[in-house]
Parts: sequence; C-alpha cells; structure tokens
Amino acid sequence: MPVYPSDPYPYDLPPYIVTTEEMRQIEGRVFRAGMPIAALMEKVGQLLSQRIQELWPQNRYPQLGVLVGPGHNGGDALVVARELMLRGYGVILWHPFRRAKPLTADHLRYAQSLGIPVSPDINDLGHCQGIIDGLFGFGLERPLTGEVLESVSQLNRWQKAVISIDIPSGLDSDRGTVLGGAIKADHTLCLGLRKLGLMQDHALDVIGKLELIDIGLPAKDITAILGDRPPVQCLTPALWQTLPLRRSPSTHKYRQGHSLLVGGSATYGGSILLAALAARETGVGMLSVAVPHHLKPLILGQVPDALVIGCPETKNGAIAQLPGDLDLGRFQGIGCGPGLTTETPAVVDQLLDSSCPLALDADGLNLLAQGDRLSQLVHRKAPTLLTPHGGEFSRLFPSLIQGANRPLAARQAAQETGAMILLKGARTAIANPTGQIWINPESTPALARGGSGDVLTGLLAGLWSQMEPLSATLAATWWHSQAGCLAAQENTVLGVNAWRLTNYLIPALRSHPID
Ligand SMILES: NC(=O)C1=CN([C@@H]2O[C@H](COP(=O)(O)OP(=O)(O)OC[C@H]3O[C@@H](n4cnc5c(N)ncnc54)[C@H](OP(=O)(O)O)[C@@H]3O)[C@@H](O)[C@H]2O)[C@@H](O)CC1
Ligand SMILES: Nc1ncnc2c1ncn2[C@@H]1O[C@H](COP(=O)(O)OP(=O)(O)O)[C@@H](O)[C@H]1O
Ligand SMILES: [K+]
Repeated sequence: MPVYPSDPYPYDLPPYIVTTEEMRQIEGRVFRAGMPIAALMEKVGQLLSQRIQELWPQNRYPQLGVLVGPGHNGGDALVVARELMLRGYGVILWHPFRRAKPLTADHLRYAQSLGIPVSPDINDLGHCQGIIDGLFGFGLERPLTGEVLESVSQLNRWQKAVISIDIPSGLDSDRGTVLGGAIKADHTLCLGLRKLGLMQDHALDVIGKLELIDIGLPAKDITAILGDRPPVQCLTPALWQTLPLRRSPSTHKYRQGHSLLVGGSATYGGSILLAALAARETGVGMLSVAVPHHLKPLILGQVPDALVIGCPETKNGAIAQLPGDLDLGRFQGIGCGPGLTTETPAVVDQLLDSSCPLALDADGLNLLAQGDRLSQLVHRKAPTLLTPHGGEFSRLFPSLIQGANRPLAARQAAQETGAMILLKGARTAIANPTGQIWINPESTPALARGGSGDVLTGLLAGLWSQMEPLSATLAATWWHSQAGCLAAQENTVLGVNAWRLTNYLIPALRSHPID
C-alpha cells in the first residue's frame, strides 16, 4: 500500500493547496491564453476515465451510474460517461436539472444521441455497482436542497462504491463543510490542484481517498496567481531528505545537538518517557530530561543514555522548579509539557524567558494560556513552537474559529503570537508567522490515542537541536505520521500504541531510500 499517493507533479512546484478563487483565476489564465474550455473538459474527462478504469475494472463494475450536475463538473462527468460506455461499461445518467451550462448541455445531448439512458429518478441507478459523482465541483455556491438533497441522501444510504470528480458534491471547496448534504465518496479525484476544503479534518469522512489528477496546468499560470502569496502546501516525502542523516566521520556528540525535555509528574509519568524515547531516535548528540526527582529511576531505567535531571518536586509530585544551576543556554532545542501538570507556572516562565528554541506542548500550553503569557510571546526572540491539539488551541485562541478552517486559524495564531503553530489533528496544519501553511496530507487514525502527541514532542525537541527549526518541525510531523502509517499497516489501526510508535520511528526512516 503506497503510504503516500504518488504525486503527479512534474513541474517541481511545491504541492500547492488552493482556494476556489485561486483555482478560478489559474484556470482563467489558461482559457484566456487560448485553451478552449471544451478542450480542457475533454482532456479532463479522458484522464478521469483512465483512472476510473484502473480503480473499477469492468468485470467487477459492469454497470455505472453517473450523477450529472448543471455545471462543468457535470460536463466532466458526461465525457467520462461517454468514454466508459464506448469501452463497454453499462452507463446510466442521473440528471434532475432543467437547465445546464451550454457545454454541459451539449455533452448531455451527445450522450443521449449515443443511446446512453438519462433518468431524473435516482432509484434508476439502484442496480449499479459504482457511482461517479459529477454533480458539483468548486462552483457549488449554496446548500443542496429539495430533490437533489434527498437523492444524495438516498445514494449515501445505498453505500455503493463512489468516485467523486474534483470534490465530493455538497462539500464547500474552501471550508470543507457540508452544504446541506454531501456525497460520501470512496475516492475523490481532485483536478489540477488540491482544494483547501479537501484538507480539512472534518471533511475526511466524505472525501475518502484523495488523489490528484494532473490536468497540465502550466507552472507559469500557477505561480502567476500563487507566486506572491504565502504558500499553502502539503508535506511531501521530500522531507525524508532533510533529516540529519548525513554525519561527518569526525563528528562528536556535542556537534550533534543537545536537547532538553521538561515534564512528567506523579499523575502523568509516562508521557515524558515517550517523548524521551522518541527524542533519542532522532540521533541527537545529547539528551537531557528534567523530571520530578521520584521519576528519575523510571527514565534512567528506560533511557540509560539520557542525562536525567531530578528536580525538586511539589507535594503532588510535579516539578517545583528547575535546578538553579541548570544552564539553559546549553540546549539547542527544548520540549516542555508532556505530563508537566499546571502546578508550577514558574517552570514555563523560566523557559519563556530563556533565549532557547522552545516547543511547548500539553500542560506547557495550558500554562501559556494563563495570564498574559500568550500576549508576551510576540516579544520572545528565540524560535518558539506551539503544538496544540484542537482543545488546547481553543483554550489558547478562543476567538479563532478553527473548526471551519483549521489551517487558516493556525496561520492567524502564528501571526498574532510570532510563534510557529503546529495544530495537531487528522490533517495536522503547521503555520509560521509569515503566513506560510503546510498541511500533512497523509496520516492514520491509529494515532488518535493518548501518547501519540508526546512522541511528536520528542521528535521535535530532538530535531530542533540538529536542524533549522521550521525544517525540523515539518520533518518531525512527516516522520511521526509516516511511522504511524507503517505501524498501523503492520499492527492494524488498533495496534499503534505510543510505545510501539516509538519503535517504528527508525523502521519508517529506513523504509525510505536516502539519496
Ligand atoms: N472551468 C472549467 O472549464 C473547468 C472546470 N472543471 C470542472 O468544473 C467544475 C467547476 O465548474 P462550475 O464552475 O460550472 O461549477 P460546478 O460545481 O460544476 O456547478 C455549479 C453549478 O451548479 C449550480 N448550483 C450551485 N449550487 C447549487 C445547488 N445547491 N443546487 C442546484 N444547483 C446549484 C450553479 O448554477 P446556478 O444555479 O447558481 O446558476 C452552477 O452553475 C470543477 O469542479 C471541475 O470539476 C475542470 O474540468 C477543469 C475545467
Ligand atoms: N484521526 C486522526 N488521524 C491522524 N492523526 C491523528 C488523528 N487523531 C490524532 N492524530 C494525531 O495524533 C496525535 C495526537 O496528539 P495529542 O492529542 O497531543 O495526543 P497526546 O497529547 O495524548 O499525546 C497528533 O499528532 C495528531 O495529529
Ligand atoms: K463532484
């Protein structure tokens, strides 16, 4: 199973993610330059037909139902319907609309001239093995209603195999929200460039497996529209090449970075251990772990190569303070938060006051949300990363409506705080203060369990001591989810506990050739 769908991006552009408006502007340049709309539609239809035949061989999918909308998404679907019929598939069209765009109307008329049946009744598609969804693409402007909505619900109840063209119909192509109702697709064949709405956590159950179909949009048209904007793009396997895997023979441990992890408590002893186990897989030269005194034997027992700093502790077994002689200037990457509890804000204040690159997670974030710490963050000079999951993000940034558009909310939070924001989720979004956004297109629900985030914090702390912070953050996020995917592949989606995840970090790394 390819862990990452092959990305047909031949023009070495970043794998951009676009808004509906940006897509329209790019396509507008192509049409103004002379590409006939009908020609592009025909090209798109041929590309889609080829891919659908690979996904749905005729012997297993002899009868196909095609949903034909009133716009060019419907036009695409009609080209596909005709081409598949000519290749021997049984095809029936569903088109309940009274009017359609001229090009779509022409294709409908031609399909009918070829004898392809058209019905306004969705039940006439009940015998089909597969449904191709060409109802709406990025032109959907308002919620589905009436008969269209009822038919979409009926179709979803059938639970047939569904391939959506460009976007599952009913989905808002920017926000990924459902407008009244939406087709639930097994595959979404996205045309040309990924739409922002397809990268939203809440849309994933509707999208199914997302594939990009290269329709030959010239790089010059893409960069003409996107070039001067802070890009929104996907993480890609190229990140494997950025990991610090090349070492000079003459290196020594002090040249491979020194990271510090701060956390752990009587209530939460394991999370800091998980972070430490992950940090050491990054090959960091030295790893220090500051924990309450009573946890020192636990860490030493499991991570004997770590320098464990036993800290004075509160009566509840949390860190009361960092040792006075701890020189934070020795560290090039600090990860603070796993299992910390919110008992001792002074620990976070001390780290925030330091000039160290700092990643705050879990209770480190909950303490940051208290008082005016967050508003002061913009004055911090050293690189700072916040790694909230949805709940922590809402506590930190209650005014930012992340639900509808998590990547844009992360961007706004980054611009407000001057920190990098890694908003964890099914499609983790990373934003930096200049407005750039990266979205991880590939992960696994196997990670949706306690401890997964602690492993990420360890990777971040370990890589921040060896790489430039942004590259380290992107690489850690990619590495973390790829390890999760590999672990799920070999242990089922239920078998990826955080401890096992730490044991899949090196196998995931090893499974990708390093040039
Ligand atoms: N541009 C190109 O040539 C290319 C485009 N491509 C393909 O075309 C898609 C974009 O095409 P599009 O712009 O025609 O929009 P699309 O989503 O097909 O239809 C929207 C239409 O539906 C209507 N409508 C809206 N809401 C409605 C509702 N709730 N209930 C009922 N009707 C509703 C609305 O009409 P209205 O009623 O608003 O007048 C509008 O006309 C794109 O996703 C890709 O697949 C690619 O092939 C590349 C080349
Ligand atoms: N449905 C999902 N699909 C993919 N990744 C997920 C999903 N749910 C959570 N994750 C990932 O799992 C990790 C969970 O982190 P977090 O909630 O902080 O866990 P904890 O703090 O308990 O360690 C994050 O990296 C997140 O991106
Ligand atoms: K569609």
